[in-house]
Amino acid sequence: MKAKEIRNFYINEEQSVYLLSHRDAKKHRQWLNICIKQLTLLGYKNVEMIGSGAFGFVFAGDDDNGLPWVFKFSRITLAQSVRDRLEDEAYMLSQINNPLVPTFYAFERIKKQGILMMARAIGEDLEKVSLKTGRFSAAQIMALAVRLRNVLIDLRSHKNGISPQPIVHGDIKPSNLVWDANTDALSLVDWGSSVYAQLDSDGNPVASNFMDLMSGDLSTTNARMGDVYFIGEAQMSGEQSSPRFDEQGVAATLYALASAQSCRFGAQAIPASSLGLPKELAKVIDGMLSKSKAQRDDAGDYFMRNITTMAKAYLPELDKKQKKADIPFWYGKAEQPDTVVYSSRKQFLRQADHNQQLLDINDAQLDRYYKEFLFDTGDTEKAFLASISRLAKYPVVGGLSFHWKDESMFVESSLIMHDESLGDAFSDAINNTVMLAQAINQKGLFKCCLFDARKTIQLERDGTGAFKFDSLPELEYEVVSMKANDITRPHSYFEDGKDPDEQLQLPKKVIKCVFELNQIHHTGCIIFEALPDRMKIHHYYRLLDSSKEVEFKRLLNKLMQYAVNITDVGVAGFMKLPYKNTREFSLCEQQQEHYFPKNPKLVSL
Ligand SMILES: Nc1ncnc2c1ncn2[C@@H]1O[C@H](COP(=O)(O)OP(=O)(O)OP(=O)(O)O)[C@@H](O)[C@H]1O
Repeated sequence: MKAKEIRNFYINEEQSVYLLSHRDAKKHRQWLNICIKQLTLLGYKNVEMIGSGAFGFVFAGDDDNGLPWVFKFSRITLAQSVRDRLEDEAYMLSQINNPLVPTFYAFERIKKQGILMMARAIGEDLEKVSLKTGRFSAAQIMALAVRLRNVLIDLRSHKNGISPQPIVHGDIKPSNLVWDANTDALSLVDWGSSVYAQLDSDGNPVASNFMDLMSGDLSTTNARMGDVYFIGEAQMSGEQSSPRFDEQGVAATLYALASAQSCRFGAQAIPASSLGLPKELAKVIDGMLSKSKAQRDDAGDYFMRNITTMAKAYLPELDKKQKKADIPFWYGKAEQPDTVVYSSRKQFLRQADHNQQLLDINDAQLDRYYKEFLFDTGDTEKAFLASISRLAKYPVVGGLSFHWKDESMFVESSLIMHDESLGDAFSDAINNTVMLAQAINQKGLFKCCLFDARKTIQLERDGTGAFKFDSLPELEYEVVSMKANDITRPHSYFEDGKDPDEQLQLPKKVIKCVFELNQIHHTGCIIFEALPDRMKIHHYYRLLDSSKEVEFKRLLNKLMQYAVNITDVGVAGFMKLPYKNTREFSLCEQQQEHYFPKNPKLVSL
């Protein structure tokens, strides 16, 4: 089927749709619907949006012959130079002929909107699988390692006529690997960072790059930025492109999936050698993730040469005990939340940004890096923050506070999960957060609130700055009755003084209300995000003493009455956790070694 003409439609910036203003949310939904309608008008059936990334939106639909197609659109909000890269992506994809890579169909440009069309890889991406299942088993990691190594061999041996012309994918990571559980088929998608390698894996110039050789221009890089959570140091610092980039992506992917994290940065605190993998495989992954280039390259060479032999090891699935989370959580019955996390990370990351010269704000990935991390921090701190973001990918509400002191780290928490089937995977996510926190060696405090974006109250301001509403919106709450002896346990009140991130001056009456609420046994959080044109009030409340419901409701109502008098702009919030008896953890720089048992028949995990 020939690619049919597509007319003028594009996609705006995506955010958690529940946090957009009513108008923007409507516009966003309209864009998505227009795209679906247009693709349907063109004759594609069962059109749906299947993914989105930093650069684009991805739709799927079936053609006349029932073959599944994918349509990738670049984000309209990105600079034109960045959006033009979709065409380069189309070109690189068209160069590859590998069973693990979706076939290229067409590239169309309508006005400024490029659309890349290709075969659909059936299945679910491995980041989503990892969020559902938690840590991958040793056998799964080994099997994936062999397949990825074979793709790397194929990319390295790409030729232009008879000249070697190795290709770099440049963005290998779990969310770019689509896996079909029914057929076990695996696909490597997203060729947006792909280039012809300038150097071979030994660091010698690739002969077919004759233009570079002739012009003597051997210093500039053609490398594209991949995902900063997964790429290696050489790619991050803009070195010339080489097949080593993809070795790094593969190592980071295997590590992230084996440990149930969403980045590579945890490897110092939670090394691959602590994850129950076969010793040889664990050592090779840790070597590839090492800070020393020589060690990385040696381990990479060893991986490429020996993984198929390593994969002959007998790796049965071991009997899993039910996982236990290091921080307790409870299951809630209410409707599944659309979780968003707010944290005090700016305060937490107080170091200077030494690498500003690397930042090219035109690049969407770096933009994200800059926005999310703000400062150049240590790897473990980055991994810790990424682990907090991972918690928010689960349907969970609640709060966490981490307090680092001389000898130990203290955690106060209140976490309510809304999907029991994700319990084990969520336990892995929590335990990673704790292990990473144990490895952080700086005194201080970190807090975060997880709330349901669907419940966020939004109030628009009129021309004078006053908020518009017909009737005063109500703060919702749940009532959970606790046992009488639980109620008498003391509980902590989390009002941590002036936070430098909280620039919003709350009216005194609002603060007084929060203090009065504190007399009633409950957990919850409330965050006021006052913008020039509107205010968002994020919140969740759980009343734990049902006998006080009338008073509780009255105070929440009063709180809203005073909140609508907020004139200032900025963010401020309160979080309340249930008990004073916090969990204490010793500090631990690195988790101890733990390998797959030599005699698996005798052991269960
Ligand atoms: N050919 C395909 N078949 C099936 N799913 C695909 C295909 N291409 C992309 N996807 C899905 O869409 C998601 C986003 O696509 P892609 O990674 O290409 O976009 P991106 O904007 O470049 O993302 P990133 O932020 O990861 O760079 C992928 O994670 C994957 O789940």
